[in-house]
Amino acid sequence: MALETVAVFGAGAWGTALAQASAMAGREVSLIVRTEAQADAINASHANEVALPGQTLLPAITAKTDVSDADIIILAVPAQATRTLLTSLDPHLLSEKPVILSAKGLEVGTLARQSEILADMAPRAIGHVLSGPSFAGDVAAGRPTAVTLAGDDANLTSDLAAALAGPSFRPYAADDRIGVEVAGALKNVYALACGAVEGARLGASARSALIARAYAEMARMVHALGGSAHTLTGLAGLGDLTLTCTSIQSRNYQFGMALGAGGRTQEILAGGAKLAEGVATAPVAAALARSLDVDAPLIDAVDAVVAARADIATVVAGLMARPLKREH
Ligand SMILES: NC(=O)C1=CN([C@@H]2O[C@H](COP(=O)(O)OP(=O)(O)OC[C@H]3O[C@@H](n4cnc5c(N)ncnc54)[C@H](O)[C@@H]3O)[C@@H](O)[C@H]2O)C=CC1
Ligand SMILES: O=C(CO)COP(=O)(O)O
Repeated sequence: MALETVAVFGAGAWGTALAQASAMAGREVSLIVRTEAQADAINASHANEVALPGQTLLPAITAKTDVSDADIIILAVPAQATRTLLTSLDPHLLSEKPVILSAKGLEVGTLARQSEILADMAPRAIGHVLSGPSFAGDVAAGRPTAVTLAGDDANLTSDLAAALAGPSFRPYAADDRIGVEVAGALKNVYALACGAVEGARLGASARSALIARAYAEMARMVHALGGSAHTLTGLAGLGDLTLTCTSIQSRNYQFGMALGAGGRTQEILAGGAKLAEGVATAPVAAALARSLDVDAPLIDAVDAVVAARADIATVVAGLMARPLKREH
């Protein structure tokens, strides 16, 4: 299968960074934007000043409002927008093509993972998921980054990883789409919690305890959903959980800090917060845990704080008062 041309849908920070990574790997890239004015601005300046200010884009990237064909399709809109985007695309564009899903979230209403949405909307597409510790700014600037790329066909997934690999971007091929997607979605929920710990000044010890217990909870969720807990030892699990749960660069962590400092979700959103996928995913993850009968006290705690049903002090006291148990 030819893997020369790439179309990236979603010209936010991540779509632009993945376009840049693809161009660094030697691919010809179409970055699909929503308006001609956006396309003109990006093509004239070789930059996407709205999404990734100050970052020069490689000449192999052309911004367009549409594309009729590409060997590799990358979807990089927010998780809640993936279904709407797929509704607007010509099914022929995706048919028998590798489609890489890069959003990290679970769909409100359906509880669906991104690849379940794709299977629903474009059953003939060959779904892959990409996740791991990778801030858009780092990837676009060519700082060393490694991610997991998971798909069902081992040969195709390896070929895709090779087609996207460059001197500073290293995709590791894998086969556990469920584990990779669940880890990517849940780490945003835990990043809200870790940011809240920081915002509420609960200390570095509390944050590390939270990361370790989040890892255990995530393993229960992945197992219950049919993924492999082993995936969590890799980039999409441990890698992204530690990055997002310890870095103020993370938008989820920043949102959590605002919650920890006493802010309420609606006020923080009204104040112009950047996209924090964990806010939409927290109630979905809580509902999923309940439906699977998985014990998920941390997800429940984040859900309660995000929905303003409880404040930080109350949920922390509740977590600390849970019956003592053996660690494993
Ligand atoms: N920014 C980052 O460092 C990383 C982000 N991600 C994930 O990538 C996804 C997107 O995040 P960002 O690009 O950072 O967000 P962003 O807020 O920078 O950009 C989102 C973009 O999607 C566009 N969009 C929304 N709905 C659309 C639709 N229906 N059709 C076409 N375009 C649409 C918006 O106009 C905007 O340009 C999220 O799920 C995020 O978790 C994953 C790894 C790293
Ligand atoms: O997923 C990311 C890094 O791997 C980006 O995290 P934020 O969306 O929290 O900024």
